[in-house]
Amino acid sequence: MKLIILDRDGVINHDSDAFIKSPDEWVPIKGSLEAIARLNQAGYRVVVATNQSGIARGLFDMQTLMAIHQKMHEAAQLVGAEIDAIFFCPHAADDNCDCRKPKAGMFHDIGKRFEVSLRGGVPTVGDSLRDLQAGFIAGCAPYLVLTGKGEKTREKGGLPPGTLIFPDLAAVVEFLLKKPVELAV
Ligand SMILES: O=P(O)(O)OC[C@@H](O)[C@H]1O[C@@H](OP(=O)(O)O)[C@@H](O)[C@@H](O)[C@@H]1O
Ligand SMILES: [Mg+2]
Ligand SMILES: [Zn+2]
Repeated sequence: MKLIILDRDGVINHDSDAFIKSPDEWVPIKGSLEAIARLNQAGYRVVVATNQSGIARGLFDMQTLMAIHQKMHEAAQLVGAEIDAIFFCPHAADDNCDCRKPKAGMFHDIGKRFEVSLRGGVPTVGDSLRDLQAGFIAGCAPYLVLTGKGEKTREKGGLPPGTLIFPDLAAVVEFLLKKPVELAV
């Protein structure tokens, strides 16, 4: 089974320094949902791993986060895309949890849930360094997109070894689906 792990804000939808606090503030990045549909058609299970410290900060509650994700699922369905699962960390940095990226807790949980070893080069796509670090620790192949905070992340540098950089999720998917399939020897 093919699996890909996506960051949410700045990869699937536009991000905001003021957080995405309501369904109205959730706006898909052009082409991102269609890219997820292409992944589905190519046999990928698509899973989201997102930090949502806005919960701990009291900017929005769990019910609102669920409403945001309901909107994301419905918007995906409209273009024939399906997000198989959304893993989120509701904690603040000083909660010292195991799930907040750059820790790899969510990635390990995803690997267990989907019974996939991430060390087989499961791709992970993010716009922040912590997304790529978390995935890299778990064994994923890191892809940086320049949407969201991606440009700033590229400028700051320090990317995990082997990180590939693309303009957006659609470009990552184009690359992944064009890659020659390793022929069985
Ligand atoms: O990109 P993902 O992981 O899907 O979600 C990021 C969001 O939870 C928010 O994460 C915050 O970081 P802090 O949690 O304050 O460090 C800020 O970067 C916000 O701009 C951003 O909207
Ligand atoms: Mg992000
Ligand atoms: Zn957490």
